[in-house]
Amino acid sequence: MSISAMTTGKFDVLTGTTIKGPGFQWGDLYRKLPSNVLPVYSTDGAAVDVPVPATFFYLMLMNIGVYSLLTWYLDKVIPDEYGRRYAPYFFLTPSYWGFGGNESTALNEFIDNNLPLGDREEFRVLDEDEDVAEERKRAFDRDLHVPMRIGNLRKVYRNNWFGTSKLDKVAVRSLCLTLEEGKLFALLGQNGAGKSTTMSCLSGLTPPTAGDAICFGASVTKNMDKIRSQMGICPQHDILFDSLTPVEHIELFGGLKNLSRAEIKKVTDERLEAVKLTKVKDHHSSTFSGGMKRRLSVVISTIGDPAIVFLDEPTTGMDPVNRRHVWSFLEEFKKGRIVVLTTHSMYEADILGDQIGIMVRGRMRALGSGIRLKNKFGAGYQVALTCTSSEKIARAKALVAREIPEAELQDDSAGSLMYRMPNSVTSKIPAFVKVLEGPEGKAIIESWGLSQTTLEEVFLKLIREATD
Ligand SMILES: Nc1ncnc2c1ncn2[C@@H]1O[C@H](COP(=O)(O)OP(=O)(O)OP(=O)(O)O)[C@@H](O)[C@H]1O
Repeated sequence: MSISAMTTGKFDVLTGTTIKGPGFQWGDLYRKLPSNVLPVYSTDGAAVDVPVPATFFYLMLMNIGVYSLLTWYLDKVIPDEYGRRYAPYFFLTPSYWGFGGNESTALNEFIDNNLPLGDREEFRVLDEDEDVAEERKRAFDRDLHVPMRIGNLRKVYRNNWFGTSKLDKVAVRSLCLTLEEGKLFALLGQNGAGKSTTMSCLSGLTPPTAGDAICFGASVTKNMDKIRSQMGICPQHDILFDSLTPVEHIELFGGLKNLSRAEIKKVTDERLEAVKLTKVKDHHSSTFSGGMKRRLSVVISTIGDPAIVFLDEPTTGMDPVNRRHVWSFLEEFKKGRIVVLTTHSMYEADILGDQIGIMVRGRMRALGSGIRLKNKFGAGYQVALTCTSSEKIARAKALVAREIPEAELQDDSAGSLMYRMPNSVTSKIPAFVKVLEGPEGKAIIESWGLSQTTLEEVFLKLIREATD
């Protein structure tokens, strides 16, 4: 008979639910039951000495303790979809209990455990872009001082529990990255590129299959609890309560983060105003449009002034005016913090991102500032010239041929000339502009315009290359 059944059975009897009697009093806890109340006999017919009721209470308390411990342990070792999987011996490791080493020990452990993964077949990346490869080295550079590093992060969604299969989905391949304070990192990619999975692994929502990230000296796979207190998340889907107002949401999440009344009021006054939600601060969120809900989610992610904030497509569904308010807010908010943002808007990435990463099929394909990416992967500059006569057109052609022989004439129709210039001539452009705007240019050219390759063109080019 299990301990549980025995204790509940005896408890039933003793509390008088199965026998008629005066009922069970607290005073009876340590008193033996009179032998005429439910006598108990062994199989050979001898009367059994029933222990005092308190014994059964203690057994039940022990049951609660054992089952609670078992639930806690199994929850760590066999987590659900969004839980973090700990090693079976996790409770023996000092790091789990918040001991065991300072930042440099954690960094050494991170490098020693994750750098060797790069030698394994499934982590090897062929034809890696030089900037991405350089970043891979930086992620494991012991002398570099950065608040966050990601090392050989890999996430595979298994098709079944019993091992690998061809149907497994490798959502993130072998991601290495360093993130700096005061900078916003914009992650770009098509649907299914692995952006949200990366965010989920870094924010502890889902455990990586391999690899790790270290944030302010704490490992994402070993010490997430330490990081969580310094982290804010705006998930892709709003997690709001229909019957709460923005103020109540801030009070709720502020309370969970132990904010004082004054701090909660500050967030309410300043941040709701920054994203233009002050007028509706006392309206239920069920009455909000998609864009308003996103703005509230962005504010919620900043509660408690976290040192690192993950924003998964924060401006989806926002009109251009309100999007700009959020951009201004983030520009200000990123100071002294790490902000990681995913977006489908090239324009947003170009404007907000100090660093931009382009992910294709779980792999980081390109990395750098917007200007760097455009110069490196873009087709260059486009110059459009308008002239009023065929004689002027001929002189304009001669002028361009003299100043920038690399310029390639793409279109010559109806008085306008369209040139494409490679990025290699970037340094010559100021001189070229000077000529166009000087007496020589003015004599022949009616108007002119210069435009650089957009980030969108870069993005499309990288996607095309990866899928060819
Ligand atoms: N829970 C899951 N189980 C199985 N496969 C998943 C799971 N979550 C994501 N995937 C797969 O992993 C890949 C990466 O998905 P992820 O959501 O990270 O992409 P994303 O770049 O964020 O896309 P989007 O821009 O649409 O949000 C996709 O192919 C997706 O189908």
